[in-house]
Amino acid sequence: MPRLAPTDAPALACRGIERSFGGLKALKGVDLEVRPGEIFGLVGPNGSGKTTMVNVITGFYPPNAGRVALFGDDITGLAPHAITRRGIARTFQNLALFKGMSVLDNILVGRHIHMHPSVLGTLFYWVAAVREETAHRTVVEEIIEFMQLQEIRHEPVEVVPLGLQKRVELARALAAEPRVLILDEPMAGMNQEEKEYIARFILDARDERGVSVLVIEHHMDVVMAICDRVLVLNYGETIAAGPPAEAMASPKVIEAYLGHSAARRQLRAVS
Ligand SMILES: Nc1ncnc2c1ncn2[C@@H]1O[C@H](COP(=O)(O)OP(=O)(O)OP(=O)(O)O)[C@@H](O)[C@H]1O
Repeated sequence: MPRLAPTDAPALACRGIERSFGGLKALKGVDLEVRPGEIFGLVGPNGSGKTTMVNVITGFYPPNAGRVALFGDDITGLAPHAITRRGIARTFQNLALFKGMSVLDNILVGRHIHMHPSVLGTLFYWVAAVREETAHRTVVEEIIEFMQLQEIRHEPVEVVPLGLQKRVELARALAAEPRVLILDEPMAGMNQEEKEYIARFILDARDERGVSVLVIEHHMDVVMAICDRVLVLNYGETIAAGPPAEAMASPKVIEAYLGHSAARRQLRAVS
């Protein structure tokens, strides 16, 4: 893979991303740049292309045009597992946890990219295998503590309330020890207290674990509170970018949200 930028590279750089579904142009040449250590918000009305952008970055949908680079390395078109190995972890709009497994085991799944299983290795070097397993569990225990999930660590994940399941999914993403964390509506369906918890964990993940964060979020109060910069999409195009208060006050953004009553309420609540 060619290097797009040898030095001072952004954590994530997307240039001219286009993606269509049949005749529908979901992304029409979108540029997006997340700086190292930044919390970057991707916002816009329903159907504006936010999740499609994340799916392009994480390899779920190859773009029809444009390039994606991670700390200067071109990752365009790589498979999702290869992109995860390069250092991007994500959560999903609709929870993607493994029912029937405990909270702890779900988080342990996040370690799989760092595991090196081999039958022969386990047979002949079982001491090393045990040591590796212990190291993974140590990381997971540390994340359980960081995310304050100790009390539910042995619960089957499906019996845990939705707000905590979202927290487990974030913990699993952190267990991969990513360089870039992508969160698709991490606060959907949460009450105010749960939202505040998640906002705190996102800030702490950036400050204490050094991850750069790209977050899709409809709750504008949260976007204003935690994002350093935002990019606003509408019908697959960028209509504003910059510091949240500035971008969300732009006439184009207000106009775009006018047809979306729920989003309009959100905007009014923070203005
Ligand atoms: N797999 C797909 N097949 C066909 N059309 C799709 C597909 N994925 C997304 N789209 C369309 O692309 C457009 C952008 O969708 P996308 O889910 O990216 O928007 P969004 O901004 O994430 O919306 P929301 O806030 O509602 O999640 C929409 O018109 C959507 O219907």
